[in-house]
Formats: sequence, structure tokens, C-alpha cells
Amino acid sequence: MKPYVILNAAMTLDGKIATETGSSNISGKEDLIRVHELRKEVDAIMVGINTVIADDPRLTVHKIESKKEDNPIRVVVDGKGRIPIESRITNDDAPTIIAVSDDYKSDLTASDKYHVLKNNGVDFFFAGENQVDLVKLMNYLYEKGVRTLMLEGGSTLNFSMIKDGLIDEIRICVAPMVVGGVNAISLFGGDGFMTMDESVKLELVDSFSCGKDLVLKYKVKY
Ligand SMILES: NC(=O)C1=CN([C@@H]2O[C@H](COP(=O)(O)OP(=O)(O)OC[C@H]3O[C@@H](n4cnc5c(N)ncnc54)[C@H](OP(=O)(O)O)[C@@H]3O)[C@@H](O)[C@H]2O)C=CC1
Ligand SMILES: Nc1nc(O)c(N)c(N[C@@H]2O[C@H](COP(=O)(O)O)[C@@H](O)[C@H]2O)n1
Repeated sequence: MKPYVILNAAMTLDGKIATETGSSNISGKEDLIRVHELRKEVDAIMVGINTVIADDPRLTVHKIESKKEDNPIRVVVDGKGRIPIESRITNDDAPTIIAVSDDYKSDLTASDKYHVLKNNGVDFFFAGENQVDLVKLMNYLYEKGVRTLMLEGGSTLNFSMIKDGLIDEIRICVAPMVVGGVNAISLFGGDGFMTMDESVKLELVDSFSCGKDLVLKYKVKY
């Protein structure tokens, strides 16, 4: 069993979620309110380690009125245990789970960083060779009571999740901007599919204006 997974992201008209240098302020203020309302509804939020390193996100409900209990569990997919010890995501604003691959378990558990984070209340989950086994992670989160999970990027994790058949719904804020650049970061990265036949098919279920932005909602049809 797995949680119902909603991928939420903001992209430019040309499908980029960040520039080559990592600049990623894309959503307008109305869209950020929508995002934080969604954060308040879900049981957990998940991001990849590069997003933590690039953005040092809080992943809490902080742009609308809320209480600490409204904050979902924060999950970081971190195959090699690279989490910076001072990351905001490890503070006590909400529970945090760091998922690491089995190959890096012994290195991590032997480190001071692991013990400091454990003492601060951070939980660890180990599965997979080199990369985190996302199917096992979803199963573990479900067993912990997570029924709805918001995937908030980045590009590499988004592709792994959709390739593994783990995303149920996609909500995209399309901002009226163009950034270009072959090295800018797109909504789905990874190795990609080689043919359109392999592409994951979507069904548009809603679309609406949100301030200056357009929000598109899709169901994923595996
Ligand atoms: N505009 C928006 O809505 C958003 C923009 N962003 C932007 O995206 C950028 C980061 O994206 P990106 O660089 O693609 O990185 P991700 O945040 O997707 O992290 C990917 C890393 O996670 C680790 N990982 C471990 N297991 C897996 C697995 N099974 N599948 C995939 N990844 C795994 C890998 O690192 P390792 O090998 O070390 O394990 C991998 O390189 C940032 O610039 C950020 O600002 C992010 C979110 C939203
Ligand atoms: N919805 C959305 N719009 C953007 O323009 C963004 N750059 C992002 N980024 C995601 O939100 C995280 C930051 O969260 P906090 O405000 O620090 O809680 C960031 O790391 C991305 O996952 N999202």
C-alpha cells in the first residue's frame, strides 16, 4: 500500500522549475497561498536532497494562518546521506524522516552527524542500493499512517517517482515567464523516456487562474 501522491510544482511557460544557477522563485503570492493550503491538508511533504541543498526549505505551513500541529511530516530522499546538519528541515517545527540507501547506511550511522540528528528527533529509513527504493519508502510511510503525500520536487525525484508509477495527481503552477537554457532544471529530469510511446499519460481534470499564474490539475493514467 502507498499514500495518495500529489506532485505540486511551479514552472515557467517553457517547463523550467529553476535556472541553471538554482534561482527558483516562480509562483506568485496567490499560488503560494494555494500551496500552503495544500500543505495543511496532506500528511507528509517529500523532496529530494538536491532541493534541500539548493533551497534550505522549511516545508512547513507558513504563508497562511496555522498551528504547529498543521505541519505535515517532512521526508527527504537522500541516497548518500548528504543532508547538511544545519538544514532547516531538521528543526523541530515538524517531524522529519530522512530516507537513505542501504549502501550508505554504515557510513552514515558511524558519523557524528547521524547521532546529532537522531538526538534532535530526526528519524531515518534505509532502503535501496545507492539510490533510495521509493516503492519501499512509500510502503513505510503508509504503514506510519501517511495517507496523502505532497511531492515538492525536484526534477530528478519527480521523474523517479513517475517512472515508478507512484504519482497519482499533478498540480502545476504555470507562471507567465520564459527562462530558456538547456541546463535550466525542468519539471521532470532523470534519464527520461526514449519514445513517446513510453510517456506517462495524463488527464486534465481542472484549470484555473491564480493571480498572474495558471494552475493545471492532472490525474495520472498508468
Ligand atoms: N519550482 C519548483 O516548484 C521547485 C523547484 N525545485 C528546484 O529543483 C532543483 C533540484 O532538483 P534536482 O537537482 O533534480 O534534485 P532533487 O531535489 O530531485 O534531488 C535528487 C537527488 O535525490 C537523491 N535520490 C536518492 N534516491 C533517489 C531516487 N530513487 N530517485 C531520485 N533521486 C534520488 C539523488 O542524490 P544522491 O545521489 O545524493 O542520493 C538525486 O540526485 C533545485 O534548484 C530546486 O530549487 C525543487 C522543487 C520545486
Ligand atoms: N510551489 C512552489 N513555487 C515556487 O516558485 C517554488 N520555488 C517552490 N519551491 C518548493 O518550495 C520549497 C520551499 O519551501 P519553504 O517556503 O521553505 O517552506 C522549495 O524547496 C521547493 O520544494 N514551490
